[in-house]
Amino acid sequence: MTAPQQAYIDDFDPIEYLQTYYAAGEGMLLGEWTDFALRYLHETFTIGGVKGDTLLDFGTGPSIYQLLSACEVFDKIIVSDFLEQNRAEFQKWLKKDPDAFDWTHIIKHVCELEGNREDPEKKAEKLRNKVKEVLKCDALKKKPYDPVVVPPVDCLLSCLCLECPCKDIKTLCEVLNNFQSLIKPGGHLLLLSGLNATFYYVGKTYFGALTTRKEELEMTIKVAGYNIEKAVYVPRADKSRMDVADHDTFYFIHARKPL
Ligand SMILES: C[S@@+](CC[C@H](N)C(=O)[O-])C[C@H]1O[C@@H](n2cnc3c(N)ncnc32)[C@H](O)[C@@H]1O
Repeated sequence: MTAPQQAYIDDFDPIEYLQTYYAAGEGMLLGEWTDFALRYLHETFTIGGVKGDTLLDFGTGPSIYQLLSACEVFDKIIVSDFLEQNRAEFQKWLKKDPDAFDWTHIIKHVCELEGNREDPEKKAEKLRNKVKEVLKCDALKKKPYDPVVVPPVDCLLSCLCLECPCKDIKTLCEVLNNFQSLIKPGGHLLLLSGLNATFYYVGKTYFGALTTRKEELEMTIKVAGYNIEKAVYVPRADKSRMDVADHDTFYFIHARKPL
């Protein structure tokens, strides 16, 4: 176990994470990031035509926002994270624990994107019913779910995750290459995160981040064996909280494993 990974185990507090980044009215990822991620995920799973039997979310953390559109078009969702405390926090939401984080503001946002066909409570129930497994994963293992065997999925999604465990671009390439065995031929890889980051804070705890740059990132995805279908980059406009997390651009990449 590398020191940064041990720091995750010891110091990553899911409640502080949710409070800092997603709390209604104050979370620093509300607005620019959530607008961006929710919009492109909504489009991907509607007009983009991405759908199927199973979606695997890699590095879910304690978060649910990234799954709200997916639950409309996949029969089964598998969520996964490196940390026990994150999986436990996700389970709290799944089991409607009264102490679970309140995602209502985000759920409402996705309902609006979907034309308010459904009320937020029904939407949350739909997602809960689609989440069939909450697994441990480790990006730095050749088989990230070992000893659990996950049959290849139609779509692997990962948000704000891979810059955390990967110390350099070579490691990111290996991780993406290892993901090939988790995806069906022709299946989808959706990566959403920030460019040019070096760190982010959870409460007072500092976590380093791999600095990804546009050209290098796209090259890495290609070298790892995928075809890029779509890549969107949006500069971060609000720079007021660069001391909390210093990414300067948001990215969405839709790639496919060749047939
Ligand atoms: C910034 S959080 C993102 C969480 C969530 N996807 C989101 O968008 O809010 C980074 C996540 O990476 C996870 N992580 C750290 N090291 C990892 C590893 N070796 N394998 C898989 N996930 C890891 C952390 O546990 C944490 O949940």
